[in-house]
Amino acid sequence: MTFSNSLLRQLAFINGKWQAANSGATYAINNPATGEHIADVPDMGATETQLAIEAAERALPAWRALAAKTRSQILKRWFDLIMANQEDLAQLMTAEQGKPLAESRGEVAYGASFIEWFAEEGKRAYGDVIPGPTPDRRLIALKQPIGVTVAITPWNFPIAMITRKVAPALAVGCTSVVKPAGVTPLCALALAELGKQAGLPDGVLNIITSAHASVVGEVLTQSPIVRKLSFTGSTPVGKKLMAACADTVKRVSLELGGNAPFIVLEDADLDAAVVGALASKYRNAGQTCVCANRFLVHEKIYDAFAEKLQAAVAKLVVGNGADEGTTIGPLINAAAVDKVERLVNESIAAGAHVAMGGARHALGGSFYQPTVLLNVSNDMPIAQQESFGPVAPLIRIRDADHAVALANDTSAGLAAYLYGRNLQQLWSVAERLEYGMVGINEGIISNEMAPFGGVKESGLGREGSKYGIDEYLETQYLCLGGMSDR
Ligand SMILES: NC(=O)C1=CN([C@@H]2O[C@H](COP(=O)(O)OP(=O)(O)OC[C@H]3O[C@@H](n4cnc5c(N)ncnc54)[C@H](OP(=O)(O)O)[C@@H]3O)[C@@H](O)[C@H]2O)C=CC1
Ligand SMILES: O=C(O)CCCC(=O)O
Repeated sequence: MTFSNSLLRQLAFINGKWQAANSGATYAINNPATGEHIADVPDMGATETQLAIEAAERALPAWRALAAKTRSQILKRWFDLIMANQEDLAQLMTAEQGKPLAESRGEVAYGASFIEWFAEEGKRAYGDVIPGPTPDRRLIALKQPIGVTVAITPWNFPIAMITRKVAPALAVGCTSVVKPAGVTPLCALALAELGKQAGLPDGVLNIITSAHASVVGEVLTQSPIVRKLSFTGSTPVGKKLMAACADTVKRVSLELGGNAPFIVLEDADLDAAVVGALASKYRNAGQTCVCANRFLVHEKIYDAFAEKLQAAVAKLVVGNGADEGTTIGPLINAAAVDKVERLVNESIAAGAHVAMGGARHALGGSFYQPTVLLNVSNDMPIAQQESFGPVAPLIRIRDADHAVALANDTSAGLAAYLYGRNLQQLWSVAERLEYGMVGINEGIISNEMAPFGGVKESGLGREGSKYGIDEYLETQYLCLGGMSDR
């Protein structure tokens, strides 16, 4: 193993201590660009998961009793340490996940921003004093931390998906157990190291590493100690976890799959739309749940948009994310390439035309060519399923109503994008889109200030923003009587 990094940790983190699996078992973490073996981490199971939950439970009373400002100061130190280590974290992320270094640096800052944001918001978990029904009573709505929380996170954003869940939890006085994706635990462990340096007390943040997600997941979802689960990942797994949480009636937040339409209306600024399309579609090689999944382009500007998009896509550089100049890294693994290949081939068989790419990349491994498909219809597999790959399928639309009908013809409802110039039309189309988030003349919509989340089968709850903190708070009602002698 030749990989080295100041933040490389190869043990899990429970109750403030670095821990091996009870059995001593480990599993390998490999670089998806090179196949290089970069680390081994503990393959933990039910017993260690239970220990992590109990550590979070023990840490809860003291942590929630701290002044919000004290928790905020610790979180601010954590934020500062993450930013001070931005480069090492980015190197670690590119090594385990594959995204280009520039994107990894961006994700470190994006991930850290949730800690900074919620360090502030945690101080503002205001309740209410409510006018009572009679003069002798005072009605008070208190905001209380929900308790022990769990975050199950995906591999596509190894830092930001953790901080977006953990930061609001910790800020309001909850404690947390995190199960990062099996293939990207190293960033999670690095975050824990920096959290420890920042002064997070033992047990407030725990990281379980495991190659047996369903075993860990069962303990996390069945535990009566855990009061809240927040999950980002695939829709089928999200549904399973939601069902599993029913037994103990946990609060659940879900960020699941999308099928984002990218609508280009007749009057759109095509150059701006191409810039937005590139950012939205090809970020992280197409592996985000908010990536444009299908382009709904007005028939009058379809050819012009397609031409401009192809010219821009031709400039993308596929390669190892660690190499200078790479703009598209590998997909996460062989199964991801198989899925993209299948969706593209089935769509070609159904009549789609390959304008660019359309196949695996000559680099081999899990690299796939940036692809543009023309003459696509909304019923083709590439438009019906989330591709999670660098493929832009272009569908012709007749008008805005047609675009809305096609856009809403899916069980998903996470992000949508809309390009045009007529503000009244943009507003009216946006309101008719059954999506939790709509980018209007904008291809990148995520930031810590905005409420991120979906409708329909794309999920429940919102992350980031002033709304994200509510997911970790219970409203407790106090009714104070006996006030009549005033
Ligand atoms: N909405 C989004 O942001 C994401 C969507 N996806 C979609 O899902 C597809 C498959 O990706 P994949 O990584 O398999 O997504 P999963 O939903 O399987 O993984 C997300 C997280 O859930 C964990 N997990 C999986 N099964 C269970 C279980 N039974 N109990 C508890 N935790 C579990 C995973 O662990 P482990 O990694 O160890 O299996 C990981 O930490 C992608 O191609 C994409 O379409 C994927 C990632 C993110
Ligand atoms: O793909 C995801 O899992 C959501 C993260 C994307 C973002 O925050 O923009």
